[in-house]
Amino acid sequence: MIKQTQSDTELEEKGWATAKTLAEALPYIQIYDREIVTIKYGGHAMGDEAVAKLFAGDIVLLKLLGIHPVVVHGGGPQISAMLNRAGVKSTFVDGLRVTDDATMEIAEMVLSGAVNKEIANWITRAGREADVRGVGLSGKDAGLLTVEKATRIKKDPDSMIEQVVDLGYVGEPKVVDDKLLRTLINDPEHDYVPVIAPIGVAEDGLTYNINADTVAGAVAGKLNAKRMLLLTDIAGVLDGDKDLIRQMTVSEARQLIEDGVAVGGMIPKLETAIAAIEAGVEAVVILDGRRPHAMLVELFTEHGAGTLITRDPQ
Ligand SMILES: Nc1ncnc2c1ncn2[C@@H]1O[C@H](COP(=O)(O)OP(=O)(O)O)[C@@H](O)[C@H]1O
Ligand SMILES: CC(=O)N[C@@H](CCC(=O)OP(=O)(O)O)C(=O)O
Repeated sequence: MIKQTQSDTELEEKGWATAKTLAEALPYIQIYDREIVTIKYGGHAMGDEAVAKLFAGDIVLLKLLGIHPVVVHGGGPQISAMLNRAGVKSTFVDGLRVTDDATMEIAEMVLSGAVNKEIANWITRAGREADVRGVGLSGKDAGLLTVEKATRIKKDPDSMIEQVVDLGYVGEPKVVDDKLLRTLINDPEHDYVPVIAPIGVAEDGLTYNINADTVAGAVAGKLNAKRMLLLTDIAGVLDGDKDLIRQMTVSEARQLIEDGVAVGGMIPKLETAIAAIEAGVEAVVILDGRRPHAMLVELFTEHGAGTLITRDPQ
């Protein structure tokens, strides 16, 4: 005979609370059943290895709950650290890294090599009991991402004359070939999770560096994802008073860029959110990926997390 102790009672209480949480998630699990959710995992969000492993566990959970997660990752801080070590200087224009030959070589090494394979491996390890497997890809695999050279126009603050800024090997996705992604997602026998590095190829065969937010938006749009989650290092989008915006429309997002409230890395995030929604994605959420289980809070609870961006009311 084994008698109930105080610690048994506490564990039992915890079990009841867990069961309640699971039951409350049921309506949300049904909403996302067999839907594609694109997750952009930013370089800042993946900084802490323990949290990164929790992220991999959450991706496995999504897959086992019947959702199809597609991960697009960044690695900006990791590229900067490697460039620093190599003594290569880096500059940014509107959140985009100006990319010359040396920068391109290091960016591809870091993104398609170290970061991509690490995330795929974490997912595979987190899912090994259920045979969920992360598959690391870059835009170079199976013609996934064809790009065109990106340019930016800047106004000279003194003369107010507009100038075209050459960003070097910075690309913008022109064609997303989703054949391989769909093959992986729909494989009837295996639970594959595509993990995509933001590297693409232009028509002339040259390699280009792409902002990871932009890739996530293009992939989410092509796959008609139900949601795109942009995991970053801030609670969400902040307004002019530095208060968190809980929800906004595409027009309001555009206004934040115009007003200069969204600057730096937030610009490609909002631009990609707008483009993805216009391409058919139902909603985009910008949230803090450093917080453990941020994706689960967003997808499976009533309040959600971060900033939700939706289309303008008709
Ligand atoms: N209005 C804004 N609200 C929130 N963050 C903003 C805003 N404008 C600029 N940012 C900056 O954008 C950053 C997120 O972009 P970035 O550093 O490129 O993230 P990631 O590496 O995750 O892609 C935030 O840490 C913040 O410094
Ligand atoms: C053109 C461009 O800016 N490319 C990015 C690609 C990585 C990225 O976007 O990483 P985060 O999402 O972590 O910022 C870069 O070189 O930093």
